[in-house]
Amino acid sequence: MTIQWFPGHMAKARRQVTEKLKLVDIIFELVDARIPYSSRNPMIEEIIQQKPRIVLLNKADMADAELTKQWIAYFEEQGIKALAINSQAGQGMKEITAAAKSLLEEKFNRMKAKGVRPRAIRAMIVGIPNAGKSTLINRLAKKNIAKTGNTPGVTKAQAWIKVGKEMELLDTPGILWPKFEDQQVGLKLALTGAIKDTILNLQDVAVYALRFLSANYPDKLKERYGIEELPEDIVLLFDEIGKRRGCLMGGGEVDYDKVTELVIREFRSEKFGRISLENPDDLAKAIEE
Ligand SMILES: Nc1nc2c(ncn2[C@@H]2O[C@H](COP(=O)(O)OP(=O)(O)OP(=O)(O)O)[C@@H](O)[C@H]2O)c(=O)[nH]1
Repeated sequence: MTIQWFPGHMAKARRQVTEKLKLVDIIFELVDARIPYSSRNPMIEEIIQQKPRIVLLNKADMADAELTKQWIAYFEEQGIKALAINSQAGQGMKEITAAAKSLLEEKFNRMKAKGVRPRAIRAMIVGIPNAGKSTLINRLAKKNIAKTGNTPGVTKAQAWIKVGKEMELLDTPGILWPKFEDQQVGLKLALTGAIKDTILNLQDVAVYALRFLSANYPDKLKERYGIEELPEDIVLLFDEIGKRRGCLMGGGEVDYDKVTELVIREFRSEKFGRISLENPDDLAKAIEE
């Protein structure tokens, strides 16, 4: 899905999430494990207020496992429960319900003490486009999509999906906008496929990818393109890759557009292996600056 985020659309998205907040006990904030900072909505705290929340680091299968651990520790230091999941393969699904139960235990015990009849936990998924919301909903739903009709107090019927006996999930996720005021964030969103390819200059995205890989995962880059010594000059690196991969124009010169397309496609299809573009230490440094 592609959304042009104009102020009116942001306000509408925010309103939709805010309205549904009243219906749920807990929020599952879905982020991309490769970019846990850049794939979060900039106003998430303000929007969900004090609602209990679990951060789900999705696409963990594509991310660097060591960095994902560091991100989980980072969130937990802030008192936010975080889990690494792979919605596509259905990994980490049981942990979601278990974590939600544990987070809401006190609330549900209080309700029980007041004589409120026990009920399933109600949850909603929120996240930026392409975070994997639909994939996660389908995974959790299995065959249990249950339309329960009207929920008292709301005019519009809300469909709930049963997740085992203990949880119900709103069938429509909250779609929130990403942070796009920052150029670096935009490049990371583009490289991971979260924003449409026409929004940014693709050559900038490929330059970003190659600089990042040279600095952080040089061996993977060398191995992929059979380059022994990575040139510091980015144009020379484009040239090397172009020659080795036959990304050439009629006259035999390197076709930079083809190299651009190749690098982005190979990054997105995990040809460099599991790569994370952010780590919590960089984030701390960026905030200090
Ligand atoms: N490798 C991997 N891919 C995933 C995972 N979860 C989702 N995807 C893929 O990511 C892409 C986006 O997933 P969606 O479920 O459509 O994302 P969404 O958040 O619903 O997207 P919008 O409808 O744009 O808001 C799809 O190609 C999914 O197959 C995951 O855990 N691992």
